[in-house]
Amino acid sequence: MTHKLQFPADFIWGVATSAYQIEGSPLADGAAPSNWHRFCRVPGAVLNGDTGDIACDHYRRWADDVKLMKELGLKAYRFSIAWSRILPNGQGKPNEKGLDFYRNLVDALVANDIEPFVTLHHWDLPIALDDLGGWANRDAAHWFADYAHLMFRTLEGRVQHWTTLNEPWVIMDAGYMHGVHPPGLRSLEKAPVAAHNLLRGHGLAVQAFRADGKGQIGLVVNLEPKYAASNGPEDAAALARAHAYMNRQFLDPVFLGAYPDELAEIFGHDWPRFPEDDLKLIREPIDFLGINYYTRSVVRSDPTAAPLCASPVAQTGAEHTEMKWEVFPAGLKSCLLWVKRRYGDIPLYITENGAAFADPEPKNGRLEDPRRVDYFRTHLRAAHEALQQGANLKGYFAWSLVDNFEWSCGFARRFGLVHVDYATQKRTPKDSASFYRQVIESNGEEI
Ligand SMILES: OC[C@H]1NNC[C@@H](O)[C@@H]1O
Repeated sequence: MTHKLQFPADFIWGVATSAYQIEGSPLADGAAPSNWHRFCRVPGAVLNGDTGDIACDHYRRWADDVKLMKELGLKAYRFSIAWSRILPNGQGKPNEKGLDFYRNLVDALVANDIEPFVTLHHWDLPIALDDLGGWANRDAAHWFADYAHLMFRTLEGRVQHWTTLNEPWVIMDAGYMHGVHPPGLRSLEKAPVAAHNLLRGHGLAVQAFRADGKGQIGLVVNLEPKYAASNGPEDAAALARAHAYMNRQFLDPVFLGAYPDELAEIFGHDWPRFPEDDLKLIREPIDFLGINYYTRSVVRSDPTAAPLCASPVAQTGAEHTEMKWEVFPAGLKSCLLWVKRRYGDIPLYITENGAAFADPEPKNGRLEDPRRVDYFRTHLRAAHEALQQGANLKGYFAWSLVDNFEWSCGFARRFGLVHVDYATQKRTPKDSASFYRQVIESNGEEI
């Protein structure tokens, strides 16, 4: 049953991808290896030993993929730039062929009336910078700002929507706390420092943008609303810690100029004293916030799970995706309204929302994925409810255009609106692509 939902006339409908997950050709035309190119080669780091060496071969098939986006009726395309194509050493002399790739991609998008939304950094750091300590090195903020400034100048006038970082929490938590992403560290000392330098880099890039960029700039965070397993005080305290660590750690400094108090409790003597000037820089005003939403978590107090001492409680009986994430559309609405309540009326985009399900193989050019259609339907309805309750929501980007490299899960998890046969690189739009095209054509009426 479809609902007649009215989205604002200027609502932006798009899809999202990221460079390392779709491009392939990681060393082509002067590009240098990234941290992910190297990390994939660590035995056991990625399921089935998958790498981004080919991925969706987008680096070579980009023109056809833009045609595919046009056929899907997309109005916007969120993608990231591979820093190691632009500055093979991470700093210094630009690689013109790397710049040309993104100039050509952006020109093709604009020629097809598809608005480019550019993410400057979606986790793939040049290994030269990783070898200098990566985000744990205080200089990383300046390396990033110089790279950002170069991209602002290169694409000036062609790109109106920029975001500095994608999900800095994942870079910190997976790369520096749990060692399951590069640089593969488990360091209570380095994790908060990396998080802080990511935010400093964000602030410096925003300053560089204000100096000579045109358009709008924002930040993309992943938010996961936390629910207490019980009404007891221990679980309430666990929820506060988990919420501060995942959802407030980056937004409080950016919008309120201070870290949550819970972080000092979580990191203990490893929690650094940051210079006041840093927090002033981090609070450089932005034009919009991107929110990536997938699921919620229910948490309980767990003294054995240091340093957070909060553990998730499985929601058996609820529907889950192949990522073992609970399908919980109400969490999207609560995220959007929480941001407005806590941080004010900043314009918001849902910059990622989608699901991996065990899709069947395409048959006669068609692939039925009813669970993904239903996931989008329920989450778009939740987004609309948030809009009706005052969320300043400007757009929605489905994750993802195509099946792609899902980091440590490799190619075993498929999020695409479009199926990719990795042996032939054949693209097959799934039923969810047809559903999304109808949503876009009707501006949300056909949900
Ligand atoms: O796990 C699905 C997505 N989540 N946000 C970041 C993306 O790179 C992931 O593929």
